[in-house]
Amino acid sequence: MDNFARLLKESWTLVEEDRDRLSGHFYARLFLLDPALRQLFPVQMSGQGDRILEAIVTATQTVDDPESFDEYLRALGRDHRKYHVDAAHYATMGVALLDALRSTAGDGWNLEYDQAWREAYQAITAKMVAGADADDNPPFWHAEVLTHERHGADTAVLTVRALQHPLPFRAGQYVSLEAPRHHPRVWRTYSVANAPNDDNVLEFHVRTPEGAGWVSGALVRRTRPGDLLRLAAPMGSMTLDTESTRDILCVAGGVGLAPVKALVEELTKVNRTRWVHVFYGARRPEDLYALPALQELVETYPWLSVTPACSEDPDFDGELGDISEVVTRYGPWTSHDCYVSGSARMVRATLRALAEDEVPPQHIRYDTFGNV
Ligand SMILES: NC(=O)C1=CN([C@@H]2O[C@H](COP(=O)(O)OP(=O)(O)OC[C@H]3O[C@@H](n4cnc5c(N)ncnc54)[C@H](O)[C@@H]3O)[C@@H](O)[C@H]2O)C=CC1
Repeated sequence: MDNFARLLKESWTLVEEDRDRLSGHFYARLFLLDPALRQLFPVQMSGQGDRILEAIVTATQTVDDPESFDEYLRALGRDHRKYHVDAAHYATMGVALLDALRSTAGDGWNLEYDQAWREAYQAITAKMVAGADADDNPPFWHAEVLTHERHGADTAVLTVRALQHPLPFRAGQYVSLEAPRHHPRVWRTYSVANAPNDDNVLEFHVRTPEGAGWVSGALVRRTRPGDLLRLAAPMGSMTLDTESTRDILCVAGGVGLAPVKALVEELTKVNRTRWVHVFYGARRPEDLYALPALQELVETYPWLSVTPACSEDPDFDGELGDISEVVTRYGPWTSHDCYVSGSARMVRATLRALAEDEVPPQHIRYDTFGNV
């Protein structure tokens, strides 16, 4: 690790335990510096605020690997066009961030740390601004809900049509989504569950237990055909490597199936030669909402196999256990391209299992919305 990355990581340990204070200070300072910025944020700040700070901090901690994060930051910049943020706003956020870091870290902070964060922040936002500037698409798309199907109490599959402009995305990517009628200015990310098509239709799979998740709750329980949503620029690297001839392993937990379904759909258009194995896990059999549709694909495409598993129903007529465990029973997966999608804990467990199989990390793709 070079000195720059070391300074960032070292200084982060001074504030890491004090995230709430850091976040409180950041937003207080930000809105004092530019009260107009307040209107870019949701009415209720709890939770939402931290997301932006989180994105900045994640990016800073990975600044020692600029190549791989170049596209991530550009996409983040494109995505942030939905907030109408411009270069001046980024500068103000930088001032607030440095102030918040200094006051939260206290005596341990020094000039070297200050300089490292300043440089990192500038490098990150320069890439985000470049990504936003190079984007000819609208800052967000209005989208009309076409269909809405409930699967049990907590899950919904919905399709929407992006209006006015095509929304270009790649199978396996995700977008952020706002339900303005229910929670204005609150955006959450969801993987697109279908491959790109000429109708400009996108499918989403959403699950949320009662009482949890503002946007997900609205999408599962209160959204109806005809409602308008907003979508922002596509992001994510869980896309097909079209140059690769390796067989493919997909591991999905719950609604983590969404990007995997999109990849399989894409493969139905182009694949002739690669075996594709999908492992699809849920807690209970009734949570395997997409299994019938997957089984239909298996009938049509001889290269596709699907193995369902349940972790909380010993009577399930199929594989039992966490999907990360089940997948190891069928390995080794050393020579496959691997795609992993699900909760952060499920992804982490699966990555460990694949590491034990000595799958080269560059052959594994995943996007998580929590810390892995
Ligand atoms: N691109 C992505 O990575 C996507 C991720 N998601 C995430 O996927 C998650 C899906 O949640 P639900 O549908 O509620 O499914 P869930 O959390 O009930 O997951 C069910 C499956 O995950 C496995 N699992 C759960 N905890 C595990 C652990 N600690 N170790 C190993 N395996 C574990 C279970 O064995 C089961 O196979 C959400 O957190 C959502 O944010 C959703 C869509 C796309």
